[in-house]
Amino acid sequence: MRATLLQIDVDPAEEPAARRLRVAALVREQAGADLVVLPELWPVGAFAADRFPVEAERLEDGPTAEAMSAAARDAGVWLHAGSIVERDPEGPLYNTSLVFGPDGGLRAAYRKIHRFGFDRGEAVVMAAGEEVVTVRHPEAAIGLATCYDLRFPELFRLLVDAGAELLVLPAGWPARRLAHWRVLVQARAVESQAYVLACGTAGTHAGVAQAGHSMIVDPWGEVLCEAGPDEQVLTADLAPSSVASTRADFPVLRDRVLGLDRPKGPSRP
Ligand SMILES: NC(=O)CCC(=O)C(=O)O
Repeated sequence: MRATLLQIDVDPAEEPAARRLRVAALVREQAGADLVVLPELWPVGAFAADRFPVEAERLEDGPTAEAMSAAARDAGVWLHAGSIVERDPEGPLYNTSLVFGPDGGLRAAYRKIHRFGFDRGEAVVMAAGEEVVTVRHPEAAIGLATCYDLRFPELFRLLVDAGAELLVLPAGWPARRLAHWRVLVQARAVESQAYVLACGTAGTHAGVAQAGHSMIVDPWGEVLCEAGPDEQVLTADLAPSSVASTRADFPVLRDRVLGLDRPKGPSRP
């Protein structure tokens, strides 16, 4: 299974509409890949929170959804189109990832559960998703998570329990915390015994330099490939059957103890 990550430069000098055209052309060049992945909020920039309300778009027929659906169909690829600022008809905004099949049909949408920013930015402008989402690709079951979700292993446990073999994580991760990114991406692969495809952005927007360093990590925790800081196309060949064989040969997940009670308080010496 050939997977390709498109680490996009999110330069504020490039308008979202122009970037959409450029990215759609890049997706069309990936014909032959089994899965193509884009980063988080690449049309607007993950830290450009002041732009979120104006760049918000509808899930089914917004400009990014329409452009990515057409690009997936033209290339004949499964496309994880990264995420958009979704404007829900009820009003709230969500950070929503979209997955298209090779016919251009929308196969899954995942609203980011953990919003970044503490009391600022995405954390106040966006609403939180509530649903854990997996999608069936012909080669493997895919679990969806987005950027800051990476810091919450309990979500990845739920994805593994739902059958995920590939964990796909679009991101807009800052260069300042590159060390966290590399460790956490590998940790999620090791503890889940699953592939992790983590696709970040390049460049600087809203004053935040992006890390790049998109990575594909295998179920043993080996880094199959890693990008540099700039815009880059990153490809690796995956063997989805190695998820089952890793879990069978080194059956850590079988040893989980479920239902542990929370500690009542600090233990006394
Ligand atoms: N867009 C994000 O979710 C950023 C997450 C981040 O910067 C961090 O976890 O650190």
